[in-house]
Amino acid sequence: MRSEMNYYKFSRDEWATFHAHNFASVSDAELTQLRSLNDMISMDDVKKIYSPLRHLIHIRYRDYQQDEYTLSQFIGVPHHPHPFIIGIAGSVAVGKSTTARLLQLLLSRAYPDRSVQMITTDGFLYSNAELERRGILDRKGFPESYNMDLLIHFLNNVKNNSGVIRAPKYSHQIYDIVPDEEEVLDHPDILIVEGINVLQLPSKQPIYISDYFDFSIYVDADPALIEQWYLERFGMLLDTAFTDPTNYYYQYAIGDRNEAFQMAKDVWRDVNLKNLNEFILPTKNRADVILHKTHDHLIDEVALRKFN
Ligand SMILES: Nc1ncnc2c1ncn2[C@@H]1O[C@H](COP(=O)(O)OP(=O)(O)O)[C@@H](O)[C@H]1O
Ligand SMILES: CC(C)(COP(=O)(O)O)[C@@H](O)C(=O)NCCC(=O)O
Repeated sequence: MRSEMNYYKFSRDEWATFHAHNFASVSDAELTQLRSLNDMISMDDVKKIYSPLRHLIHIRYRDYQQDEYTLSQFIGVPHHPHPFIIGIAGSVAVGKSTTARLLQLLLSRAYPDRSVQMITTDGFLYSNAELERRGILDRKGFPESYNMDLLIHFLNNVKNNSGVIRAPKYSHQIYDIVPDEEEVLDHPDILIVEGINVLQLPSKQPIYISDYFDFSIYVDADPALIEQWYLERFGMLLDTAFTDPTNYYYQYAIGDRNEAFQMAKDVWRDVNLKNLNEFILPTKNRADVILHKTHDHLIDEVALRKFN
């Protein structure tokens, strides 16, 4: 273990030893289910990294519920639990949504009588039409491209158990907000929120979105690797767009493949890498846990925040 400023840093093998004696590690049945979620996910990562991570979240969730109970006793009101919210931050294409889906599944299995739901902040991007109206279509993903007021109100409603809660829906396939469709949350006990901006501190609002998070994770990797994953995902989006003229990638899918990849490389360099360096990486040291990935998405180091 290395101790650095406000983080303990553990190698993959050190972290893997933090499995619990009183908390089930990931079972074979779960592994089978996870394989069908994304057959690229390393099952060794699930056992060595995600099993201890689930245990840590279990400890934090238990403490959170206890703290809420203690506070309600102190102010003399009945205890109504509020959802436990987990934020997952990191670059475009680093694997946030894959991590979020993996955790959702693992936590659902750990708490069969609780509702574990997930949402991405992509839905809080302004629509392409609105980005164009504001003259910032080439700034998609940057702080000003999100409706942060709406995101804060949404999180506030979730935290305060405001019933069925709706949010706009984003689609990578149409590269825009989907008209007439919504994401619906229905009384989650645990909510996972993933997005590039979840640990950002917007300058105008009196409340930070991170104020609503009870546990946070930053997924980290060398930008050269993330570019490779971005391009691989771009290739997959092209492969599925051939037959669908409504797909944003259709025009690239039926055109010259080399030119399409050149365009994607330019977008990575001019938009997503810039956003990573200027606005996403500076939020890394706010996370409770930093998962560092290397080749093939394998997690080689885990950093754990020392102080809350
Ligand atoms: N653990 C993993 N193992 C294998 N491939 C992964 C893993 N995590 C992400 N990927 C792949 O990397 C790409 C980016 O992942 P994604 O979850 O879409 O990233 P993000 O939500 O951060 O944009 C996708 O093609 C995804 O399938
Ligand atoms: C919608 C996004 C901001 C969010 O990215 P995600 O974390 O879902 O990969 C991103 O995928 C994006 O569209 N960026 C703008 C530049 C581009 O890649 O086209």
